Amino acid sequence: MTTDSDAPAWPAPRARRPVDLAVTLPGSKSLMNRALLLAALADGPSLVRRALRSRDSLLMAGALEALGADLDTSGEHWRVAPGAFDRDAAIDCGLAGTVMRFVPPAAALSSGVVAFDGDPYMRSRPVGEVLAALVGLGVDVRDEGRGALPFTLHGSGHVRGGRVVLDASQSSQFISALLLSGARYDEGVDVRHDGKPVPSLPHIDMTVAVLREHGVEVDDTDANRWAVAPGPIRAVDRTIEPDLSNAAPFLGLAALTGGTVLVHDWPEHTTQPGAVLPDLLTQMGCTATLEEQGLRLTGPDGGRSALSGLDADLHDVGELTPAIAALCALATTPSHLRGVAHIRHHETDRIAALAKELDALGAEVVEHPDGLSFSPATLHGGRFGTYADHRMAHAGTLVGVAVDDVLVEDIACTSKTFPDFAGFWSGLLERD
Ligand SMILES: O=C(O)C1=C[C@@H](OP(=O)(O)O)[C@@H](O)[C@H](O)C1
Ligand SMILES: C=C(OP(=O)(O)O)C(=O)O
Repeated sequence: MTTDSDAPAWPAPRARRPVDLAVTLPGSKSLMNRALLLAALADGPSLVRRALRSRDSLLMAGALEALGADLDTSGEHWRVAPGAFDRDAAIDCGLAGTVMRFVPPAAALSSGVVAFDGDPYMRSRPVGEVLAALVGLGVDVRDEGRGALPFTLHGSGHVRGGRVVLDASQSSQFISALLLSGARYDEGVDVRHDGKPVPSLPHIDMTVAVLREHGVEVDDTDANRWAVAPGPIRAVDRTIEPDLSNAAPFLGLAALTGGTVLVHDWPEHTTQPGAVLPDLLTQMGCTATLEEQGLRLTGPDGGRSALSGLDADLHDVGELTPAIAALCALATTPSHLRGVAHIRHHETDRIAALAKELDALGAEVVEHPDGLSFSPATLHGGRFGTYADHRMAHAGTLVGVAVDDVLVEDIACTSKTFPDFAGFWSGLLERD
C-alpha cells in the first residue's frame, strides 16, 4: 500500500447537524504490531483475531516473513507461525516507527544479514539509541555512524543481551523495542533510561502487559528500569482491541456537532493511550459514558459554538495531539497543549505542521518548543497539508466538519493505521 501526495486533495465532508452514529473501528496498530512480533518469536503458532489490515501492520507482517516467520494474512484472523531466522533479508519500514524500532532487536537473532530502509522521511526519524543499545548487547550493527536508516545487522544467530543504558526521551519505542525481543537473548535484557522523562509511558506499560500475557517475566518495579528474564515467549491467541487513538476523529465529530457517537467494543481496561480521550473531551464540555455496547460520547449542546478549550499535558499520550489540536483551534475559549516536544519526531514534526496548517486556515495558534496554544478564531477553508502523516489527515478532516471547503491533501496516508478512512468517514456522514 502506498500513499500518493500528488493525488487531488480530498474535500472533507462538512457536518451541518448533530450526528447520531455508531462505529466499529479497526484494530489498534500498537497492539497489532506487538502481537505479530511476539507471535513470530513465540514457541508455537498463534492466531491474531480481528487483525488490523493497514500499511503499518502489513509492513510488520512483511518484515517478519522476510526474517523467516510464516504468516497467513488472507482472512480477518491472521495466523503466525514462528520460523528459523536464518536468511538474509531486506526490511521496508515504510513510515512505521514500530517496524523501524521493534524489528531490529528481533532481526538481531537472525544468522543472516538484515538490511533496513524506509520512506524518505523515515531516514530522519530517530533510531540511533536502539542501534547503539544493540551494539552494547553484542550485536554487529552497521549504520556508518548515521544512527538512522539505512542500516544493516549482521547476525550470528543469537544475542548475548544483558544490561544497557539508553536515552529514550525521544521515543518510548526505544524501550519497547528491546523489551519485546529481550526474553530470547541469552541473558535477557536489563534496560535503564537515562535522560529527560520518557514520553508515551502507557505504550511501555502496553509492552510489559503483552509480554506478561506471553508468559515472559518482566520486572518494572523501579522507575526508568525494565528487566526481561531470558526464557521462551509462549504462543498466545489474542483478539486485537479497536484502535482508541483512531477513535479521536470520530469522538471529535460528536464534540463539534453536539451529536452522539458510540464506539463499539471500547475496552473497560486497556493500556492504550486513547483511553484518556473521554476525560479530555469531558474537559472540553462533552459527556462520556461507558456502556455495554461501547463508549458513548455526546458533544455539548450547540456543538462547536459551545466547545471549551483545553489546558493539558499530553506527554503520556502525544499521539492524540493532532486531533485534539484541531478541536482546540475550533473551541470557544483558549487552549494550551503541553509536554509533547517528542512529537516533533513522529511521522512529521507535528508541532510545526499543526501550527502551519491550522494557521493557514485562520486559527490563532502559537507554536511552543513543547506544544501549541490557541485562542478562539473564525476559521476558513483552504488546503490542509498532511506531510504523509495519518494523524495530520485526521486533524484536517475534523476542521472540515465545522468549516466549509477544507481540502485535505493525501488523505490516503491514513492507510498507515486505518483501511479506507476516507470512504468510511464519508459513508458515515452520508448515512447520518
Ligand atoms: O509503542 C507504540 O506502539 C507507540 C508509541 C508511541 O511512540 P513515541 O513514544 O515515539 O511517542 C506512540 O506515539 C506511537 O504512535 C506508537
Ligand atoms: C507516532 C505514531 O506512529 P509510529 O508508530 O510510526 O511512531 C502515530 O501513529 O501517531
